[in-house]
Amino acid sequence: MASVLKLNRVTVSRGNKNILDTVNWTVQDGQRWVVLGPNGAGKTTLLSIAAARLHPTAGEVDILDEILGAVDVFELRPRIGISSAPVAAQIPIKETVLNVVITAAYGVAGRWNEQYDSFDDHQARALLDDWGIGHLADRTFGSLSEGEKKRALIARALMTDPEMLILDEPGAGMDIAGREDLVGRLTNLAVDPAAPATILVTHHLEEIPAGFTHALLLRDGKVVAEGPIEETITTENVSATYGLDLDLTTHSNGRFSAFAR
Ligand SMILES: Nc1ncnc2c1ncn2[C@@H]1O[C@H](COP(=O)(O)OP(=O)(O)OP(=O)(O)O)[C@@H](O)[C@H]1O
Repeated sequence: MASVLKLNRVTVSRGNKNILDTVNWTVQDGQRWVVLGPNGAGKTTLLSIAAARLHPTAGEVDILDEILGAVDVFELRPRIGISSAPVAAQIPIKETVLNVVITAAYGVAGRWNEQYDSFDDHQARALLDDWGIGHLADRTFGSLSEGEKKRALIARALMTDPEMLILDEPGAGMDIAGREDLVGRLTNLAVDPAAPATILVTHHLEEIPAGFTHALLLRDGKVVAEGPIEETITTENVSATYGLDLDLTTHSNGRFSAFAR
């Protein structure tokens, strides 16, 4: 199994604070990682590094066999699919849902004069269908519900057949039905052997889809625990990550929940 992401003693400093502190982390092809941690733990900073959007202050980052700092990031970024609030914010609200997805082929956020062929059109529509929003292809992005927007962004992230997929809080702002629908679709993605290596950040243990294989727990920029999910998401590790005495339940369907004791 080849590694798609390798962080070696990665530190990101801002002022006199290390917002990531000597982080070691390897993601292999075929793995599905969840990243958990309280507000301010450094999750978004870690994803920015993984997505080749940020260079570390110290340490080495290897993404898809390229070394960050020694590669043209504009060639590397199209190989990484990302769904996040900053990506959503770049999309013009009047853009159609089909265009939100298809424009990923050129790495642009709004349609202008690019030429798309029938393969691109077919691929974008198939992804919209996969994510349950094929019927919304002609609607404007701004008119979608939060849940529909999140699904459109994931379809966009998958448009270029990326080798690594990064999902930053895909369940944020969703009601229970929307969340469960999304988690079900992410489970299908997780168990699909053709799907890219996936990294998902969430604040909620309930949002971890069954089929995710590994977890990284972050607190104050440091890794509290990382490894296979069943060994890593434990009462002890999750309590230490959030600084709270938690009662964690692993459900028979492969999902998790936690409450304060
Ligand atoms: N440019 C910056 N300058 C100073 N501090 C920063 C900068 N960017 C991030 N930070 C700080 O680094 C810490 C980690 O931020 P980050 O956004 O990575 O955390 P997070 O785990 O994603 O948090 P949240 O769950 O609230 O989104 C925070 O304390 C944040 O205020």
